[in-house]
Amino acid sequence: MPGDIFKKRKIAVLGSRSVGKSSLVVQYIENHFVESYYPTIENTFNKSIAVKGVEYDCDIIDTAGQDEFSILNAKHAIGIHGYVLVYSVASRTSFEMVKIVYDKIIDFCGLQSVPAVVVGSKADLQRREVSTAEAQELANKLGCAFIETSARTNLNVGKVFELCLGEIEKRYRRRGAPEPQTSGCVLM
Ligand SMILES: Nc1nc2c(ncn2[C@@H]2O[C@H](COP(=O)(O)OP(=O)(O)OP(=O)(O)O)[C@@H](O)[C@H]2O)c(=O)[nH]1
Repeated sequence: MPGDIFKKRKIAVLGSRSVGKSSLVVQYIENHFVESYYPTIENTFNKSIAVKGVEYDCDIIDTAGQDEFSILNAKHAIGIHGYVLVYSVASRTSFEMVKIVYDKIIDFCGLQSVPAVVVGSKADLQRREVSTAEAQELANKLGCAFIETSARTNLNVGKVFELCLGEIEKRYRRRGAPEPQTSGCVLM
């Protein structure tokens, strides 16, 4: 079917401030590492991604960092197919934000789960506050994929988005729905 060859997907990249969301996206889209830190307001990037013979037309939304008090922006819930939830392996606080953000998404969407990847960024840093094992455990608990990356060394950067697309596919195959339109949220 032609619809299976070119699928539109919207992926939101969320997580605490300064964990490396923009660096991850820029490394993926533009193949370079951003050394300096400029807080993001919001940027949307477009990329065609081929996974297992299927071509995806992806909008990747790089968001402003969240904290426990920020209210989830409706734009980051409605019409989003999958989520990339980033923490830094060198920041326990940012790791704790992953669950908080995930819970906000499912509350907002009124769903029990959403397709998502938990991403441990800055894996090149020696100073760690979060082990691989405990992050994997959290991802398992949330029913998400998990990967550690470094935008600096370009470790696993492409895999983040392939995993996210895989999670989206799994979810909708399980539900038996032919093609996801949104993450199931209702605009009220
Ligand atoms: N060592 C190391 N530093 C990184 C890596 N990724 C990002 N950084 C640095 O971390 C800082 C913050 O990176 P950003 O990509 O701007 O972080 P962000 O999450 O988009 O920040 P907000 O826009 O505030 O949400 C920058 O100084 C980056 O150079 C990485 O993989 N390794």
